[in-house]
Amino acid sequence: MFTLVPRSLISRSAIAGQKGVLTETLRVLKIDDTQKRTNVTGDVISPSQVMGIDHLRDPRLNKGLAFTLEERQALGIHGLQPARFKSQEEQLELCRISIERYQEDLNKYLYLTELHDRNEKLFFRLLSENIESLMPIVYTPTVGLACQKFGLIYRRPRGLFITINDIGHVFEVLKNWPEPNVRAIVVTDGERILGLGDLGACGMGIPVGKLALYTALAGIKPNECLPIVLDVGTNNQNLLEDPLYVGLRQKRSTGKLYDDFVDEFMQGVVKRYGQNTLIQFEDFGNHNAFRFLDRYREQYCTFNDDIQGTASVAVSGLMASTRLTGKKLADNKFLFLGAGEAAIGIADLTVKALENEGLSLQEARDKIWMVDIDGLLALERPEGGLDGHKKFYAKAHQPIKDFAAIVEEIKPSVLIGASAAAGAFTPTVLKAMASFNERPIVFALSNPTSKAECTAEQAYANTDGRVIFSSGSPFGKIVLGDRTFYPGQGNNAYIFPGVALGVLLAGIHHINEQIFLLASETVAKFVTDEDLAKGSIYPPLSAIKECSMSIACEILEYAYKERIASVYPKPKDMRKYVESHQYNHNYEPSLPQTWPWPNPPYIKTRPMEPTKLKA
Ligand SMILES: NC(=O)C1=CN([C@@H]2O[C@H](COP(=O)(O)OP(=O)(O)OC[C@H]3O[C@@H](n4cnc5c(N)ncnc54)[C@H](OP(=O)(O)O)[C@@H]3O)[C@@H](O)[C@H]2O)C=CC1
Ligand SMILES: CC(=O)C(=O)O
Ligand SMILES: [Mg+2]
Repeated sequence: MFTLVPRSLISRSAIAGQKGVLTETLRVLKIDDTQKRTNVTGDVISPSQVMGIDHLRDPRLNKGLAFTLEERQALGIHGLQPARFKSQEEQLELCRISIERYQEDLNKYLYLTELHDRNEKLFFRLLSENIESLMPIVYTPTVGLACQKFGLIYRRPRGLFITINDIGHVFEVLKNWPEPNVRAIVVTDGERILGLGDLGACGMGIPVGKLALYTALAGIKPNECLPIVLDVGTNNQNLLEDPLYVGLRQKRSTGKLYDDFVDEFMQGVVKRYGQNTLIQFEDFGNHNAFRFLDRYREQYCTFNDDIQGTASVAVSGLMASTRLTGKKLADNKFLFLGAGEAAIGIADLTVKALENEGLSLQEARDKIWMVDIDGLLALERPEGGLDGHKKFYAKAHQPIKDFAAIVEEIKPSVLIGASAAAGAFTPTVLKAMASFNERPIVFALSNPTSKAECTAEQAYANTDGRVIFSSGSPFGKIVLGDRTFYPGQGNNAYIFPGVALGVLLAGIHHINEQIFLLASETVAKFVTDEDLAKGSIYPPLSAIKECSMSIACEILEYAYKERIASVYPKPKDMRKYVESHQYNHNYEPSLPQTWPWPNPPYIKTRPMEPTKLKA
């Protein structure tokens, strides 16, 4: 049942630096002929105790050179790696040096993907401890480029691809996912990837990136997260003709077939993982996003991040901005460029926030003006197209198409872009905002950076630095004369990880709007006077993990108060309860705690002094 490893195999060099004393021949675990894994006394051990080279190849188990000599011996990986022992901190330093060596962000993305595939704990610790520098790589803007180049850079599978051809067998495909305890799914059909349009199956980068943030920002365990693409084809002609395209090479399925497929997917998830599985809809086309939210929100544990998560982060920014303007939210006039998922979501939640300030529903809606591709949402406009929630914001006003003219006419105090119309906030528009507002509020929320309605530099330069600005993708610091500004990132990443954590831990079945308003208030409270003075209406990215924790705790308190929690008994200390369920990205011992080796252990080891690496 076990193999005796001769002393000769344990060379001096192998233990150099570890200065252990070998007192006896080592015994290592082996897989026996029946493939059952056994320990030295012949007991069958957990299948997770993967042995030999497979242990190194499993990213969830692999610790690279951080395996101790005892672990290397016991796991049958002794000799499969160089002799050197490294701490996780030393490995992190090497990762940082390696990343800095890459000039192009896409190469940094590929390095991180490879690390994720190789050593999960190291990847998540690196990401979680370097949010400011690495979030723009695993998330917007670089993830957009990674999706555009998906066919070229695709190496190893990550996530589940369910195609329209699997209809009738979606559950069987879900069963192929190797993890039994999935709690959260991020799903896209790739039709509206950031502001880049229809990228079909190449959209997988988005669920992968969002779920990386679930773990890095909220500590949701990676094995509990499942990224999914519903591949129903693509209407992107370039992709259909691209020999590198990896998805179904056909036009998008629509109508009943498409709806039946998504229905079957939702049912399949519940059958496989239970009804409390959180399903986050991401980057669906506008015409499907609202429909599915309406259809599923009372049936499943689900939310649409582009509608609700974005709303929450934008309203949070509006709340924080009141501290700079000295106005109430209700003192503002809001103008949106875009009347889609993000814009309508923000408008609807702003209405709720205004109602909380005492306005009636109609009074609140009257304060919000919107512009879509056909111009101002005006009741009498010849193009019509005022369907869905657009009709609530359409005004009895003459139709106007020219955006700068609309801004001049409406004179908003808040201008929010969620249109993917790059550069639409021209210097003329920004100067106009500065002419009728002491502190104009301008959010250019479209992603990735190339789609932003204006850059941070343009916003500050055209408003004498008086603008209260935020953007969907990050901009660096802006220097204007002797002043320096650090604009915040108005991105739903401040919201969805914490919401998911709170919802999962409370066992909330249906996610109501109040939860997103609660998240807005929580993030706004995190903004310090120092942040505001620096020009940011969001907390720094370095505080985003703490934000996620607070959002989760607030949601838990709310869920028990409103009797929508389903996990009992109610935890006494919410924070401790949350912490006890979070992922630990630090290495842990690789040998079972109830190790049946004689005491004292065969190898005595001493921790090595960390070695300083040179770049
Ligand atoms: N910062 C963040 O956290 C988030 C940012 N976003 C970003 O917001 C952008 C929009 O996303 P989403 O709302 O989901 O997309 P949608 O397709 O749902 O909406 C886009 C809206 O913009 C309008 N529009 C498009 N082009 C123009 C134009 N030239 N002039 C005026 N209006 C225009 C469309 O008009 P019509 O209705 O007539 O088609 C539509 O109302 C994307 O870039 C996305 O990345 C999205 C979610 C989160
Ligand atoms: C951030 C995000 O969800 C989007 O741009 O779609
Ligand atoms: Mg999105």
